[in-house]
Amino acid sequence: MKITLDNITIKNGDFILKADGEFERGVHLITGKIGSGKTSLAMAVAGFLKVSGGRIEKSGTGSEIYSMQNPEHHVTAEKVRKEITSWGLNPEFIADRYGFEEMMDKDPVLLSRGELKKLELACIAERNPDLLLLDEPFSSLDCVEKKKLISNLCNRKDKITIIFTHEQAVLPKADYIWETEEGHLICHGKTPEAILRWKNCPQYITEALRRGIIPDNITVDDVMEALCRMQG
Ligand SMILES: Nc1ncnc2c1ncn2[C@@H]1O[C@H](COP(=O)(O)OP(=O)(O)OP(=O)(O)O)[C@@H](O)[C@H]1O
Repeated sequence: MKITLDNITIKNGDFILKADGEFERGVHLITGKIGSGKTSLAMAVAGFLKVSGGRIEKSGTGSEIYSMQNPEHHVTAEKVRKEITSWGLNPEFIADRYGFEEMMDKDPVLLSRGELKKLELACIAERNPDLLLLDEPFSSLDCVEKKKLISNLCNRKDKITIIFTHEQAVLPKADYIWETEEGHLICHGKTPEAILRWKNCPQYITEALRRGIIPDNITVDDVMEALCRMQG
């Protein structure tokens, strides 16, 4: 299973992003400043934005889901129950498993953004596609829900997950780190070595590296563990 970006050029208005590289099985974190092209790239990989140069090849991915930044863009039904059905899932099962019993007869667009994101992510977790593109999945979630999402992603090691985000506080364990910068997608490679090349990393990583601590991965817990190892 593999996604290949073969020297692609993406144009979104006046904005241009060039990308070249391969996404293998595992969790890929694509970080970058606001407006650096994360959503444009996600849309291109999902096939929602035509590339104006190069090509995108997908091999071995039988199923894929593109989770858009704004959860309301996914809504297709007037009741939560029907919305879950539209994902090809059993509403009662999802309600029971994820605690949506109280909202089953509500209009999805009247849910809070966080509730709606939680609903969408629950449906995605159940569908468990071969290729999962998550554009800013952490936005509108509280810390508890962010951690649940991260824990779900750990079970996708045999699939491809690409997370496009500027989240700097609660991050998942990543197998690969990428960055969008100055119109280019840059691959920093596999963790932990990639951490040393990661420019737009969170403050806690910068601080750890400054103290000579190299974590095994990118979460706060990884940094704490590396600190304990160093002190012990
Ligand atoms: N529909 C559009 N028409 C014209 N320009 C666009 C369009 N969508 C995006 N852009 C431009 O493309 C650039 C990249 O935007 P994009 O949304 O891909 O960045 P991003 O890194 O995802 O930003 P954010 O972190 O805010 O979501 C921006 O300069 C933006 O103004």
